[in-house]
Amino acid sequence: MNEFITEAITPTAEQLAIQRYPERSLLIEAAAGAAKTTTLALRICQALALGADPRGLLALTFTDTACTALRQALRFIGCDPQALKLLRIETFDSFAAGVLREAETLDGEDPVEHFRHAEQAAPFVWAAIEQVGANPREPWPDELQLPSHGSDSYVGEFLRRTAGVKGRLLLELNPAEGGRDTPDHAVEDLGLDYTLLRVLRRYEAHRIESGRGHANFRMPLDATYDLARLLLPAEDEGEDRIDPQSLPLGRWRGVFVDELHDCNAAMFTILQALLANPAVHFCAVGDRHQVIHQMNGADARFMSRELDAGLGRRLKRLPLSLSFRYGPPLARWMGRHAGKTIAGDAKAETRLAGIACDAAGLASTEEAVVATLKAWRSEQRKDKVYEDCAVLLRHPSQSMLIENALHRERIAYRCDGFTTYLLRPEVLFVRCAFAVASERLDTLGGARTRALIPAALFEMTQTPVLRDGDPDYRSAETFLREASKQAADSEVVVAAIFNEHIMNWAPKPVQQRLRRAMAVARGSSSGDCAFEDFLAALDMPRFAMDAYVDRERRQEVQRHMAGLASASHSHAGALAFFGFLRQLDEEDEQRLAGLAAGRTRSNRIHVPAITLASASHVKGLEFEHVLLPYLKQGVFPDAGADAADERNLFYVAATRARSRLTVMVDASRPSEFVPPELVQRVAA
Ligand SMILES: Nc1ncnc2c1ncn2[C@@H]1O[C@H](COP(=O)(O)OP(=O)(O)OP(=O)(O)O)[C@@H](O)[C@H]1O
Repeated sequence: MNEFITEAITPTAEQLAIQRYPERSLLIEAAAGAAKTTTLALRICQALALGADPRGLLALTFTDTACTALRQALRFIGCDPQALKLLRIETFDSFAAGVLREAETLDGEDPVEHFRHAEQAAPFVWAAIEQVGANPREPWPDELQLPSHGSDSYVGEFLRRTAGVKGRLLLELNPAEGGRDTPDHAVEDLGLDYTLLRVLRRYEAHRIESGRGHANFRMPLDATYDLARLLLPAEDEGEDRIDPQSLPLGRWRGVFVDELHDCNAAMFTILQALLANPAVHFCAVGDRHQVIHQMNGADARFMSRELDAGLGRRLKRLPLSLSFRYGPPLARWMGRHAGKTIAGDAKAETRLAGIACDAAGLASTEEAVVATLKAWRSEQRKDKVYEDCAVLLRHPSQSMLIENALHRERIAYRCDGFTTYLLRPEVLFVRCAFAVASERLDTLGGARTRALIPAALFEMTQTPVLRDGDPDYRSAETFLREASKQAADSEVVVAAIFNEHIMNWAPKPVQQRLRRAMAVARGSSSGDCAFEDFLAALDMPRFAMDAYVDRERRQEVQRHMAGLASASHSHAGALAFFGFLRQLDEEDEQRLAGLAAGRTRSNRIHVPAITLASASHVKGLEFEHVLLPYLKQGVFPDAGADAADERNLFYVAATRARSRLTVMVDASRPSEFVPPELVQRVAA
């Protein structure tokens, strides 16, 4: 018999049993680090060794990072590179978008626009709110509590909450009697407030053309929802919509799912369709303690016996008992944390350290991060790469102070899962305005930074990219693409866009604020000491209100401004700080050129810089040393988030570590997730 043989690891008997299992339906549930992804990769390679056509194999995950981790695991165990190129490894959402694209193109529809930002959907949300408010036939007008236009945070909150409604297929699986929304049905059957339900109905009517089922636009996860709805029985027999039988779902001979714990009802509906033919091979892996997307409807019940019933298959469950990634002390801690038994690999010496921070006499969290990184570097051993180290954050917005501290110490880092605050549009905008006002274009940053400035300027100032009758460009997109290229080549172009487009065509109040701020910057003899006055004259909260719909995002703009001001204090002013950033850009560009596609042992990403990432983003990855800062009660666990999600997220974050886990705990309000005996108080 043909058998796939890997030389990268010595598979255990459990792994071999999974690799060789002769039947078609298999489910593996095991702890973090217990080789689920690696073993799924072994099973895929075994299918190839037995003669499966790679074009008939589909691997689905829920995040791009999980796709990367699976691809890396396949490469690591020695999957044939040609076959690897032909395998489809995708997130559910991008797979669903592809299936719909194919069907919609065949149906003669234009490609659907895919939105990425809440701001793009905002006009449709406000239009829906207006229509709900103005509807003379509304049966329960007294039950409506509509937000006033532009109300802080409404659109962001609406999109967040309705993503869960769609992921759960809440409306489709719980139709109201007689098909009419009532406040009782909303609250009691759906757990939604009536207003949200009514606005969602109108919003969806904007998004989906009535009767035809074709979308006008999609936000992230809408493709999954739209495909799932098509696969459900039609609500209205006469409905003119794509025939589900015509969808290209039957071409797959093998379906593999990593991180099944993130499955929601919409994804499950797609999975059911993919597995409708009992001849299709299926293998899924997951860990119910890693469910962190309950907001989107992720539900561990899809790992339970309901999976068998829903798929009409008897799934064989095989174990993976040993976590290879980390040693017994972390395994014991995480076992207690998650309420299960986890066996750590006795050969893995994972050391745990806890540092109390942010109180009188103690180091700040940022100082502790820097000191830990320096100590780790100084004890660097041949078999441990210093840079294989990650600082994992509960919220991306926590990065700013750490980034500033890393800059001060010249510790190179890369951000994963979010953009460094220094490249966020508001920071680029302020940097550009200040550089132009101070006539210091040399502080605008390196080519990669400059390439991002034109779009940031238009976004922050709400300036129309093209004006009526502008003959030179076909679309705003082509203009911005060209502007970005030219800005990368020359800082003079950046200044020209600022002076000619923004200063002349921004809305009048924006122009006035800009002129006032420019005068403040120019009025100061050194230019530099005016940075905070310059920010005050710009009135950045106003810019944030105009550019963003989400309250958190608006607050973030403010925090970033404070971060810039504070960083410039540790240099000789803002211009000195911006000049320093340019120098870093240049070093970074050299490093990236050298790095190109620098790769990898197992599923670790090797880059000559430490990783700063959001904890949720690194699910599926691993690092030699993991630092978890800001462990404060109310922050992590986040007081405003789902308690089970928070517990699972901490488990995910802590189990990324191989040889060292360092937690930084707030001394006055320590996180409940950290056992007090682990934490040391070290004087600053
Ligand atoms: N037989 C083996 N011997 C030694 N190491 C192994 C073996 N199998 C897998 N590993 C290693 O164990 C580590 C964890 O594996 P993997 O990432 O597949 O776990 P996982 O269960 O998918 O983790 P997570 O749930 O965190 O995503 C990886 O470094 C992998 O290379």
